[in-house]
Order: sequence, then C-alpha cells, then structure tokens
Amino acid sequence: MTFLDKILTEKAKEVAKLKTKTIEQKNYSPVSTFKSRVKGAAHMNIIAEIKRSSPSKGAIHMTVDPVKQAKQYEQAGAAAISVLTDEPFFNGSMDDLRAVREAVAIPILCKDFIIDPVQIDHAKAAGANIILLIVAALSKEQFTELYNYATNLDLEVLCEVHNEEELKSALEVDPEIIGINNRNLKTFEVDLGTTDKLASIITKQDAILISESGMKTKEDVIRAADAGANVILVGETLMRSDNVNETFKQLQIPLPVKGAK
Ligand SMILES: O=P(O)(O)OC[C@@H](O)[C@@H](O)c1c[nH]c2ccccc12
Repeated sequence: MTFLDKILTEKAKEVAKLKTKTIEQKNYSPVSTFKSRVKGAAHMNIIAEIKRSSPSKGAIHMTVDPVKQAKQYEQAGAAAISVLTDEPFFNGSMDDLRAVREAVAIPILCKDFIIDPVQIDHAKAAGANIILLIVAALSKEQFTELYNYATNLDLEVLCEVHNEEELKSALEVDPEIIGINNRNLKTFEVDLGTTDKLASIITKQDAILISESGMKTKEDVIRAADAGANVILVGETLMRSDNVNETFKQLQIPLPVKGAK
C-alpha cells in the first residue's frame, strides 16, 4: 500500500463524516482570480504554502500562526496562498483556511486530497478560491466530475500531475491551470527534472504552468522557468525561512519573455 493509498482511505472516512455536517455559507468579499493575477507577470509568480508538517519531512513548523504567516506572504507579493487543510497527515485544518480568508485579500488554494464534491462545498464555504485535484488520486470519471463540479461553483482548479500518463488524462478537460508535482506522492522522491520533462509536452500556449515542490534556491526557480513554468508552489522553504521577504526576493526571478526562445 502506498502512502497515497493510506491517505485516500482516511479521506473516504472523512468524506462520510463531512456528509453529515451542515455547511455554513458565508459571503466573502470577491478577490481577483488567480489566473488574472499571474497572466503576463514579469516575475515568477509564487503560491506560498502554509504547511506545519508533512509525511515525508515530519515537523516543519508546528507552532506557526497561519494568519501571521499568510499576511507575510501577501505582503511579500504572493500570487496566492495555499493552505493545507488535511489534518491526519499534514496537521492542517479547514479552520486554518477560514482564518487566513479573514486576513488576506488574495486567492486561496485549498490543498487537500479531494475525492468527493462535499469536500469542494466545504472548501468554498471556508473561503477558498482554488481547489487542488490530484490526478493520481482519482479515476478519470471522478476527475472529470470533480473538475466540472468545481468550475460550476466558480472555483479555479489546479490539476496536479506527476507523469506523462496523468498529464494526458488532465489535458482531456482542457485545464487552465496545470501543476507539475516534482514530488512523487507514492514514494515522496523529489526530482526537479519532472517539470522539465512534462512541461515540454504541454503545447497549450496560454496554460498556467506551476512547478510544485522542492524549490529551494534561485537556481531551482531558473530551471523551472526555463522549462516553461510561470508559477512555483513553495511550502517548506518559506515555512523554514526567518525572512520571508528576502526569500521571496530570491525566488521571484524575472520571467523569460514569451516567444523569445
Ligand atoms: O514543501 P514543498 O516541497 O515546497 O512543496 C509544496 C507543495 O508542492 C506540496 O506541499 C504539495 C504538492 N502537491 C501536494 C499534494 C498534497 C499535499 C502536499 C502537496
């Protein structure tokens, strides 16, 4: 059984519980879309993540105040904030997301293992603007159903892939936002070459291409940009940084002008 299987077994239990809960829908002030924030940006866009711990790294920053952290990310120029809401494996929560929603005016990505529409309802009610769909965690039918469900609710969808087969499945819905995860969720191995390899297959000109996981240095970001990524998703490096502004400055490299290559 891979770790991903373990997580998905837990998620199925969580979904059963969520279905018994009533959803409190609050009205939040509208925020600009993630797409509009990153299109045409001259510098690498950053989705900055709130991540206390992970199954592969253990504790990263257990005592973090998500609101303070999110405000720092916003001030430093984040394109969006990713909030891990999974509790059993990442020590996050939907309460974290709600708290961050009250504190910032930029898009929020609900980072979880979504397998059922009810999770999308809860994410939306908590104030999320973007949801994650992990292609490796879903059948084709599930993926398509959840993708349509979320877009009908005016949520943006980050379609996450790790290999060519997953990428091909994802491309079938003609997604606007594609995330290439450099970390294999089954083995936790990180290989920045994953972005190089998969980005070269994507021909869609206006897709938003995100390189996810393992970004530590300016050189890592230059490599992702060279591959064609216009967004990076960064968790650990920002969570461990004692100067978020400085770390942002290092990672926000100028983007190559489109068509120059
Ligand atoms: O902490 P890192 O290596 O910067 O990674 C961030 C993010 O990409 C990672 O948390 C992530 C990417 N896809 C996921 C799916 C589920 C949970 C976590 C993730």
